[in-house]
Amino acid sequence: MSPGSARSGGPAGTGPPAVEIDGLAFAYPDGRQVLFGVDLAIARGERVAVLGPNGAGKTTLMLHLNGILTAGAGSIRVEGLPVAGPQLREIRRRVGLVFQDPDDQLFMPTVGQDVAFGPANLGVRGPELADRVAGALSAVGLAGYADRAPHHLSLGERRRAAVATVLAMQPDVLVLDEPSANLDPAGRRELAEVLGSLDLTLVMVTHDLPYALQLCPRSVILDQGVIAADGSTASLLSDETLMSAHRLELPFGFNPRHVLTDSGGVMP
Ligand SMILES: Nc1ncnc2c1ncn2[C@@H]1O[C@H](COP(=O)(O)OP(=O)(O)OP(=O)(O)O)[C@@H](O)[C@H]1O
Repeated sequence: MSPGSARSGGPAGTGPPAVEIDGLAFAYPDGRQVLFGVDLAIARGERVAVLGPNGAGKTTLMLHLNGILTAGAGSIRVEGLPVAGPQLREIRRRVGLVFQDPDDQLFMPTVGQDVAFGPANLGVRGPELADRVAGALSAVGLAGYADRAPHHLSLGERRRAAVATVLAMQPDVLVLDEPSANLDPAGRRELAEVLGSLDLTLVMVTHDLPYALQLCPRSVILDQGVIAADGSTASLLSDETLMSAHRLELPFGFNPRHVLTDSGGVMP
């Protein structure tokens, strides 16, 4: 199975949801309450953008999806497995997090060693490990980069390499924090092509509303630690009252009703 394909499969809507969050509340150790009862279900194969103003709690929510942060109240399940306790190792394989700064994920001398790091830690060796590395690099358009030093790559290439480190784990859910941040137009497009080609459940935290529209049919707006809206990305972005209530702004002249999606269709 290729690194970019959904492993436990099933079309959207069958079996348990890919992600099921019920009543999630969380406060940081300094006492700052950031999430106040988040409910969110994401079907297998869905692509969902998490939108919202600065400080809304988007990254905090994302860090709960593979147990980096632990729910203060409520629960999170990934494909029916609780994100807690003895399941955490399996959850961390199934849920791949891609951080905004690729240098958080690239720390080995070569790109190939970085991509091999996760599966090697799971005990994958030999030809299977080599296949995983080659498959993940190919899936992100970096075939032939295995021997390159990560710090010699462009930001766009490093971000795609960071995606490859996660794909090599054969995750079911890919979670990205601000994937298009600081990319030039070509880097942004190249990453969109990669993300659009993956057969995975995708959760993307972003302030880049056209990117959300291009890649994610569904969006949720998180504001002040609660889900304030949930619906089709085109309909949310077309609701001017909703947008201004949550400090969301489209680029000047951008019409969310007249955009081609990554699959080539016009948004409904
Ligand atoms: N380690 C921490 N300790 C205490 N408070 C924190 C910590 N990390 C984040 N916060 C606070 O939690 C709140 C939510 O932060 P978070 O990064 O989740 O928001 P966000 O929606 O991702 O914001 P942005 O769009 O600016 O990235 C902010 O007020 C932030 O200051």
